[in-house]
Amino acid sequence: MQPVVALVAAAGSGSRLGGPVPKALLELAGVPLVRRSVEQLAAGGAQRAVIVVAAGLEPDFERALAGAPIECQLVTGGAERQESVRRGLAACAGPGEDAVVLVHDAARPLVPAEVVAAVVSAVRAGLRAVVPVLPVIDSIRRVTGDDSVVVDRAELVGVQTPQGFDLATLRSAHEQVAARGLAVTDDAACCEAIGVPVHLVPGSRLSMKVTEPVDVRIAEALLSAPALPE
Ligand SMILES: Nc1ccn([C@@H]2O[C@H](COP(=O)(O)OP(=O)(O)OP(=O)(O)O)[C@@H](O)[C@H]2O)c(=O)n1
Ligand SMILES: C[C@](O)(CO)[C@H](O)COP(=O)(O)O
Repeated sequence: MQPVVALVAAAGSGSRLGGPVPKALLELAGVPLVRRSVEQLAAGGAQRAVIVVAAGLEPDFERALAGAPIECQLVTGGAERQESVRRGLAACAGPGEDAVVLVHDAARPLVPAEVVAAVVSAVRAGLRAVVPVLPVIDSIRRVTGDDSVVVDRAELVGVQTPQGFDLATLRSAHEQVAARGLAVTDDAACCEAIGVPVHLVPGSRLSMKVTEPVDVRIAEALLSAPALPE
């Protein structure tokens, strides 16, 4: 069976959130976002993790991850998420080594283990790029200057993490996309750019990305609430 390595993107500053600590180190009920993310990934099947962090913050991340359920290796990130992931991939496995890689935002600390496990199963079943998604629940309009038109939301989904890949495929995709100077906001888009089909699986509202101050309140409320019925 293919081993599973998690690549946790944690090198962002969290400028939209603001506050005194880098977002991945922000504590929710006393546990940093990055630590919660690693615990959920481990519960869903990840066997080790590569954590991409901003230069100089290694001691803070080592403290945050001490005693984590799986081995965590720190790697220095880049200015954009895309570059952070590309650097992290270099640490995921040796050339030719077969593995499933789960690329996850540290900023999605409440991802259910079931979603992680579903992504892993789909990659192990032979799908090379697997993405958890959610239907869009608001009406959507496209804005051009002072005008706007409605967009059919039935055609749209919101994209979450962890996104799962065959490791060799994702490495190749990131290298080719970087060489072509393309900018992408997620790793599935890298695969799509080189012609690899992207397979969608159901995501979860619990995998919300902590982005703005209100998201911290929502995540804290979710943590202290009784588990939702299935
Ligand atoms: N150079 C970067 C930028 C982002 N990330 C990571 O990518 C994830 C998703 O990004 P986002 O939520 O946008 O985080 P930030 O870039 O930190 O937020 P902001 O855009 O508000 O500054 C986060 O876990 C973040 O740490 C990263 O590893 N390297
Ligand atoms: C990867 C991602 O979480 C998918 O929704 C997202 O693209 C990252 O967030 P950002 O705000 O674009 O950095």
